[in-house]
Amino acid sequence: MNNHSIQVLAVTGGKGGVGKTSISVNLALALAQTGKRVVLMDADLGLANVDILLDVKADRTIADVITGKCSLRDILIETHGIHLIPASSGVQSLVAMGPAEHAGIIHAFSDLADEMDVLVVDTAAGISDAVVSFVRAVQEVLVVLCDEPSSMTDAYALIKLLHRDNQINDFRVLANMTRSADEGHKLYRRFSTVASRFLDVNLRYIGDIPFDEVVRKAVQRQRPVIEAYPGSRASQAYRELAKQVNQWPVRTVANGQLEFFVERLVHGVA
Ligand SMILES: Nc1ncnc2c1ncn2[C@@H]1O[C@H](COP(=O)(O)OP(=O)(O)OP(=O)(O)O)[C@@H](O)[C@H]1O
Repeated sequence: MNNHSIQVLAVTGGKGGVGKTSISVNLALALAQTGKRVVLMDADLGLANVDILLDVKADRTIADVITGKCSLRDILIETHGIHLIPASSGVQSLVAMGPAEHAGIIHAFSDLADEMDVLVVDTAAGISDAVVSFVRAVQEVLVVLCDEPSSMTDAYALIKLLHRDNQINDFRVLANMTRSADEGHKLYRRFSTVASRFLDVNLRYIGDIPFDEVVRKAVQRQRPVIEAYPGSRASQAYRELAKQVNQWPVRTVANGQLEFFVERLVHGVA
């Protein structure tokens, strides 16, 4: 078995509309451009689903894996240089599934381990069981903030719950839709001042994605920003983020909870 280590990260934020899907898609593509084999799991059923942003059609989804109709590999869609696991919707959605099904999905990923280097999980808005199940199972939690009071309060509530009930203490914070790098720093300072006063968590600021009209334009064209507007400020920021992700150490020991690719962590990775 090729027992290499795999980086697993979730893009989350509590509130809808802060840019989780845009960041997940463009980060996944930017990582692929650096030579990584990337799987993007769409666990978000918000307005702009990954399949809409990438203009792909999914016949089968995770719900079919759970009911045993097919394997995770069967539902993978190869698109734009990455592999996508499309979201299921309606009564079959991840939100409607319980923790046992979520655990089944997390275990199912082990079959794909030899073919991937990075797993990016785009989580849904809110604090559902599905968000908690998946965020608990990743190595790196990216919390997306934007300069709106409800983004700050929802991100705080999410971190509080993950910390208090799920013993997750480390979070990386990304500011989205900033008007300047300075605005991103200030936003983070405001957030971390409150969070560190009340919660014993480690927050790390990883930078900002500027507000850029091309992000919306790309959605309309159903093309990823990084492909349609590679020279834009937003694309540069997504690529910078990918560079950072590539430098983060990948944990090689299990943390005792249910995790993606836990077998490799228990048995040791190269
Ligand atoms: N950096 C940016 N500059 C300009 N617009 C942006 C930026 N990031 C995201 N947007 C826009 O904000 C809107 C929300 O983005 P997106 O759908 O990625 O958020 P989300 O957090 O995934 O939302 P939901 O959870 O509801 O799916 C979209 O119209 C998107 O085009």
